[in-house]
Amino acid sequence: MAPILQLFERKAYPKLVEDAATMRSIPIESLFVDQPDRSTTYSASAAGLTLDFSRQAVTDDILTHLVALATEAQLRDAFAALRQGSTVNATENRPALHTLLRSNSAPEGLPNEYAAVAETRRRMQDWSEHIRSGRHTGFSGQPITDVVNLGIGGSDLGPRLVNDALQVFDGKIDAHFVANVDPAALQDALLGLSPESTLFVVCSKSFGTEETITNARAARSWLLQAGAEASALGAHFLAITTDIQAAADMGIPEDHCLPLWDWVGGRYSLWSAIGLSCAISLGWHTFSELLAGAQQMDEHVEAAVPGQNLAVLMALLEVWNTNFLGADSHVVLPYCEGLGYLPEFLQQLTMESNGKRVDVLGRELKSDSAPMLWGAAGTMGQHSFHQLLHQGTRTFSADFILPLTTHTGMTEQHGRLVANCLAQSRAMTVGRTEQQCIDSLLARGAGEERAQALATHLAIPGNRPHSLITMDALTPRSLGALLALYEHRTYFSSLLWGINAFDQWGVELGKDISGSIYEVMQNTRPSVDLDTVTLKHIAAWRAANDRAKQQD
Ligand SMILES: O=P(O)(O)OC[C@H]1O[C@](O)(CO)[C@@H](O)[C@@H]1O
Repeated sequence: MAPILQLFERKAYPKLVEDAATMRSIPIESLFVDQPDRSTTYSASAAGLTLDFSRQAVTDDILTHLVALATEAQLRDAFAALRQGSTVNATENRPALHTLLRSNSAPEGLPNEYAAVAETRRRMQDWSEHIRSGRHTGFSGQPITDVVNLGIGGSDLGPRLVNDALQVFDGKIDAHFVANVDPAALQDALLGLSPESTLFVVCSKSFGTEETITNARAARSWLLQAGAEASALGAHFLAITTDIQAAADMGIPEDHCLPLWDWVGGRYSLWSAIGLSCAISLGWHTFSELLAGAQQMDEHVEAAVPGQNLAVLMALLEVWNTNFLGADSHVVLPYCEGLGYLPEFLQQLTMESNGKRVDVLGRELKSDSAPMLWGAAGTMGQHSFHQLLHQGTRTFSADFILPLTTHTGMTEQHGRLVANCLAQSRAMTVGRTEQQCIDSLLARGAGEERAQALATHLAIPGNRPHSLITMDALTPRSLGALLALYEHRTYFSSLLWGINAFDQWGVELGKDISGSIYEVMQNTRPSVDLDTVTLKHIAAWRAANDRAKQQD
């Protein structure tokens, strides 16, 4: 294994600092003068995806230095080690074997893990086909028409995204997703559903997550209130977890529980039985195509040289933009309605993985780790936050994601969508000078004085580094490949920063404090260790609820 180094300790670092200083005075657009075919040369393809990074602020020299960074960090060896089950998650002393979940053969040394994955996949297929055939019935003998996925974070975002993106491929059973502990989330999802034909898939790696367990209990009550006998509730639940006993304690029969393993990180678990709601709603063929697309990307990432390796390139660009060019956020702009949940999915994947302040050795980081990630499906964002992207003072990088065809048959609308995506990419590159604004205003009849006064308001600097990721169509395969690509980008960036992408200790403190506060609210714990602000708001909560009760 390569030694753990932070970015500033890498040999190519000083050279890249110099490169960045030079690049600050060179507009991206000007790079096309000497390299008119950048869009071909600064581009790489695999598994049905093409990454065009010609509008990133990179030159051949910079790429050489970035690739040196990847070579020094031994990214390809590290990827092979990840796939073979090395302990890449040091603080939890675990491997991270999400690639095994979509593999069709056992990596050396992992026959038992592979056998468990293959057996679970078989059971997922059985459940998916059994429920879709109408043979699985609820407490009154009615076939299941709706599945409700109860889970949060990695037990929600991936399945939610995939279900939304691939509905068109065979959404025979409706899937609904409830993550928040806010009762409105469950109530909204259950509106219009019949308890007799609704199945809950409780997804929780730990089976101890407050939101999920609270919602699962509420789902049980909903079924009981609808007349189900307690003994018949098992037919309405499946559970996906590492803790089968905890699921059994909630009354979920053992043969309704599918396993998960501690070597799968929550945010990397879509490919496991956590994807069962999708496999039920979209059908097994669609789900297995998703796995196949991801596996194709795994093969590419393991085999391709750094300069042609999509995940390596994206990690290098992330580090280049964040640590050398000073981007403080990364914007994800899918021009595809079906990818509306992609920014949220990537928020967890990248910010929970790489939002770290110490390296693997526990040393404080000397440079930034993951940028903040945000975004929305185009064109909606154009009518809200793109103003900041074009004229704001913040520095960011972006990924545009564009399927080149639509499944809808509505080619005119889709053509307009494509034109908008390409327009935003072009505007973010070339911008608009003050002189162009003045000329255009004068041509439209404005007086000289008004044209001069408005020019600075209309001018757009452009020069915003971004990539375009295109695919022929959004299919189960291209989606699988896209999500696997971002997973590997995330891992490679973590290696370049010297951090652990697979733990998430920062989320624990809030969970502990919330447990204590809830006990104080329920008067089952003294409030002595709570602060005055918290106590004031607990008192306000109590008073507001007393008033609400009196009004009932
Ligand atoms: O699947 P579980 O154990 O309910 O956890 C849900 C989510 O909670 C987290 O642990 C963060 O709180 C995520 O990493 C995880 O995806």
